[in-house]
Amino acid sequence: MADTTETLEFQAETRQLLQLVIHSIYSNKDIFLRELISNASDALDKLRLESLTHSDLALDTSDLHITLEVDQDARTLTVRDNGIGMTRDDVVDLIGTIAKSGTAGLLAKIKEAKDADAAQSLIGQFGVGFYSAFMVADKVTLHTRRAGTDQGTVWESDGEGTYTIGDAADLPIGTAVTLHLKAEDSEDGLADYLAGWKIRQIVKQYSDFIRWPIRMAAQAPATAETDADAESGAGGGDALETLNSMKALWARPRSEVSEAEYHEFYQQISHDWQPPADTIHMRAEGTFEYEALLFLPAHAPFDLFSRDAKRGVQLYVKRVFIMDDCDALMPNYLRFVKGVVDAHDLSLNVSREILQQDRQITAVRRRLVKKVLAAIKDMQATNTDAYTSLWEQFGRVLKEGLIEERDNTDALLQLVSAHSTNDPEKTTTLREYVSRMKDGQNTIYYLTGETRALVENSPHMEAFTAKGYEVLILTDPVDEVWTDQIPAFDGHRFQSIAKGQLDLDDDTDTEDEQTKADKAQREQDFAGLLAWLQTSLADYVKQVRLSTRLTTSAACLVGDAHDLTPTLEKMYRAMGQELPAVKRILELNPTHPLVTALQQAHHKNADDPALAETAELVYGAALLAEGGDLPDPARFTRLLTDRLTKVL
Ligand SMILES: Nc1ncnc2c1ncn2[C@@H]1O[C@H](COP(=O)(O)OP(=O)(O)OP(=O)(O)O)[C@@H](O)[C@H]1O
Repeated sequence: MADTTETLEFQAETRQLLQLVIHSIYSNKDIFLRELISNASDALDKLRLESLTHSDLALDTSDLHITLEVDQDARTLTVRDNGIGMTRDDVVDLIGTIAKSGTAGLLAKIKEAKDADAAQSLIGQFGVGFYSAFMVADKVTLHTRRAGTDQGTVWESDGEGTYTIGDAADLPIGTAVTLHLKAEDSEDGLADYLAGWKIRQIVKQYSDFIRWPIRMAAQAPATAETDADAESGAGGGDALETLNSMKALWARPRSEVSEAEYHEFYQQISHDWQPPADTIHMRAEGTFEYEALLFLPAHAPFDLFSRDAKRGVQLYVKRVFIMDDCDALMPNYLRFVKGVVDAHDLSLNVSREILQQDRQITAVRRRLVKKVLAAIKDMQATNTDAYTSLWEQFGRVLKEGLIEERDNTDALLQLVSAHSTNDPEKTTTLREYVSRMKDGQNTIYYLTGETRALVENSPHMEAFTAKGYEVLILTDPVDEVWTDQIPAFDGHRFQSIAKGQLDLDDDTDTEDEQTKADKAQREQDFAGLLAWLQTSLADYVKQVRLSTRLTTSAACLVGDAHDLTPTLEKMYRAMGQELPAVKRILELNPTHPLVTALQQAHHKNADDPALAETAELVYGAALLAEGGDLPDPARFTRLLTDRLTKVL
């Protein structure tokens, strides 16, 4: 028989990731066992699911389990399962390559990470799974046979650049991962992973709730202060003990689950290094029974905004794992929520498409969303710091909910936290904003823009600052969109201060006859200039008018109530959408010396060519002041330089 063994190279990213894992990313090396057990458990889930959905395959699922085998002489620890196994191609694809999107970006971020903790948390999110074996082993051998096939495969590597892969005869179905352990080294965090007590301790700590029995020979070395049951070994004749309690955490009453157990479970499913910000554990009884255990992470994963970011909720049916990333259970704007939903009355054959149309699943989703939003609201009321930090991490995503659906608009608006002119540091909720509104103010004023500094210094702010009106400063791209779609909060209209005619309420009410007459006179005085400017700047603006929002600047640009904002226009263009140019409105400050001088110059000689250049400069300055891009920066600079030269 021909030798089927070949030596292959790890994919470049895999190699880099391996190096990071081996060299000090994980300070806690014990977790390698959790990762291998978790893979074994997934493999058992998959086999059970396949046996239920393909009964014709006659797969043996009578005693699905994981065994841990220690060989003191050879210094090996083997994690064996009788699960689904892998074909040779699977091994090359799954173990030799990282098919996950975003790997390159993640590696770059890890390299930039300031300290080991930051790097660890990044890599933790990614989940290095199998590779963590190389933290404790200088060689790893994997034997595997896919259920339903006759051919076994053996894979071996020292975690450096290459691995060997070959065929292996007479393997049982399932996978055995054998670690050739490095020597114990407490300084390097390497425990004696041949010691039975250590193995038991790790299993209890990290993998107690794994649904399948994790067995080890009862005579494994060292004393066993374990409450695990000893039982008779299935095939080998050795007494085996089961190390884990196997209780699905979500199926246990809340009062019986400790905080630490919740955290372990969370780590297991999320690969998040830090404990979750909140845990939601619920059970629904009645016509459609289910249990849900959901977690709100404390910090955002690296791929939160990547196009193919996954939703974090897994679906089980009566303890049988069905799918990861169950989009029917969580809307996109709650994609950061991690957890498990175990529904009792679904078919195991259920597909994503069926779930999307299932009325009961829709009802479950509605309930879960309400629960999550209520939990965040609760956090807002009881633990401001936790809420503030959660909002910092996920506020941008939660605000997508204001666009995605209408069912929870009010609940989401209650959660919105935004910067405002009220406080340079602290953010405000809309409720707090409303509580500070001036007498007679009925409108929530806001301004969107790219940064706080740009928004704060924008000319649009002037009258608001002068008159003491608070303005929300909205700088997330998503703010441009939801503010366009949501008309009001609690009866108070949202109004962009860069859009529409401004009518600062208190002014109009108290205006006396004299003021009204002055205004009318001013309109008349400026009518000629405004009409001329409108023609002269017709390529850039759709209207020129006098402003009530300016106190110190000469001019600013505003939009009509339903116009796209410049940022939104830019966003659409960046996404490749063809848009007609959105012309804006130029507003002039009639009390500014430049504007009054312009009016007089126009009155004297409307044909002076310098006048048109000044008009262009005024427009350009207004555009720059709000952080906009000049249509022709070179021309603007030339006009400005000429003008400066003349006055020097
Ligand atoms: N014991 C096993 N039996 C069958 N397949 C396995 C086993 N261990 C690993 N695999 C396969 O190899 C893949 C890669 O494993 P790895 O632990 O690196 O990542 P993962 O488990 O997919 O991701 P994560 O660790 O982030 O959950 C798994 O998805 C699985 O398909």
